[in-house]
Amino acid sequence: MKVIITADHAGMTVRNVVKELLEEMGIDYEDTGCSCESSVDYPDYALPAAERIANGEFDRGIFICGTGIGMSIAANKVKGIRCALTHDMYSAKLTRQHNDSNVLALGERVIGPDLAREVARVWLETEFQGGRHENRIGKIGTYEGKDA
Ligand SMILES: O=C(CO)[C@H](O)[C@H](O)[C@H](O)COP(=O)(O)O
Repeated sequence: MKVIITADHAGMTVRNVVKELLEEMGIDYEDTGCSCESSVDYPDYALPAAERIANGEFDRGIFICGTGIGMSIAANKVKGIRCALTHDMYSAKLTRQHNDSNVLALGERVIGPDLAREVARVWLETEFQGGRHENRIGKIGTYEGKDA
């Protein structure tokens, strides 16, 4: 699995924690997040990263901002992206099993780094269940004019 991780200025601490997790799990990743503490605009990071997942260069992404909301709104504008803003372990598991989410959005100002790390770990480890869920995400793909 290849993962792209990105963050704005409000997500840098969780970004570093998630990078440590990816290294521990032996997962190949690229970090395209901002490199400074000054204010940046989350669409400038979410949209290019989401496009690189949609075009097949990466399998999944983890996008971090203050609430996770801006990143998730922007990512979900890209065809083929199913971004889940998730701050608990149950949702992290279910959004992989049922939604086959290919982007996890996290909000550093909402959850602490320890919980963010565990949410990311569950999300990375959990497989899509397929079956009835395949048909459902297929309908989303049909709506947006692209296979899910
Ligand atoms: O889009 C967001 C809000 O839903 C993100 O959390 C941003 O990180 C946030 O807006 C940044 O806020 P700031 O006041 O410009 O640091």
